Amino acid sequence: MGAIKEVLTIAGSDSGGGAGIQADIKTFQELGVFGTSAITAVTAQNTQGVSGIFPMERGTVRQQIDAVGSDFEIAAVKTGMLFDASIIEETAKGIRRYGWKYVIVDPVMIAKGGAALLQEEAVEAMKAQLLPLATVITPNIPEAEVLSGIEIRDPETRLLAAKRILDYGAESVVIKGGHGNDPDFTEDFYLHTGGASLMLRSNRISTRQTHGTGCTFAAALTAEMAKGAPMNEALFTAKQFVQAALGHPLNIGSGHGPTNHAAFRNFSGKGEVQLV
Ligand SMILES: Nc1ncnc2c1ncn2[C@@H]1O[C@H](COP(=O)(O)OP(=O)(O)OP(=O)(O)O)[C@@H](O)[C@H]1O
Ligand SMILES: Cc1ncc(CO)c(N)n1
Repeated sequence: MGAIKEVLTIAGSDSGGGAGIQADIKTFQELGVFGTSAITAVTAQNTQGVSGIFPMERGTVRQQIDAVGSDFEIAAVKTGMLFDASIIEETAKGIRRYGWKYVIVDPVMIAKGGAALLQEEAVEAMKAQLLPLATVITPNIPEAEVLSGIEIRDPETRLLAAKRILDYGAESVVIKGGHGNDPDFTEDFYLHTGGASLMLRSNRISTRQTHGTGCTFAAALTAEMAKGAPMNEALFTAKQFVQAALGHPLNIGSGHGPTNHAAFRNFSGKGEVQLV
């Protein structure tokens, strides 16, 4: 067995443990990579919502990135909640400083209960400074609409939105389908600048315990890319990881509970996700 791959997440802390840094580290551990972190903001949060947001100073973010970057061989870096333009700038500078190969940008904007995890005026900074560095961006449907300025109603508008997002300079994008309107299926649509596309389709699992699915998906993708999986396989594993995590709920908390990050180890439902 080769040396364990080291990965970094630059994201917010979720005290409730289902999303953010906590989801990332749990997912990294499950998929056999070594997780490090740079915390951008502390949130007071549980399954019912966000009750407080405490952003870090930009220098605190920079120092964490430098502490990790100067000592670890980071095979892939993931970004999550970045909150404001100054943290986006530090994150982009850090990624450029260390020249990390795989950059997975989850453009987190709004929590399930409606709390803003990214300030509105920071969207332009994200487009200009971070998206050009991304190997893959993983917006959900509302985030893809904000980034592209296109309302996603059907496969045609989804394709247009994906193309528009790629115009900001990322290598590829996956528009996640959790917020889609099909009651039976979810579809995550992947598009590469070279024109190649993929669809990850699964049964829609009927559950309220969906807190942190987006972070978990992007973290699993990060882990698989760090291990050297080709993009289509990394996407497939990430989708299966989330399908398992949603399909084996833990029943924690009284609101939108966390997914089960440990379910994938025993997952045998390979046929539950189709790669089209
Ligand atoms: N009910 C569901 N059944 C099956 N898969 C789902 C369901 N909801 C979301 N997913 C999957 O979870 C992943 C995350 O998708 P989603 O669009 O919900 O992201 P998100 O809104 O960023 O998540 P969150 O804000 O909860 O972290 C995708 O792979 C999507 O297909
Ligand atoms: C800290 C944090 N990051 C991301 C999300 C999005 O799920 C969240 N709810 N909280």
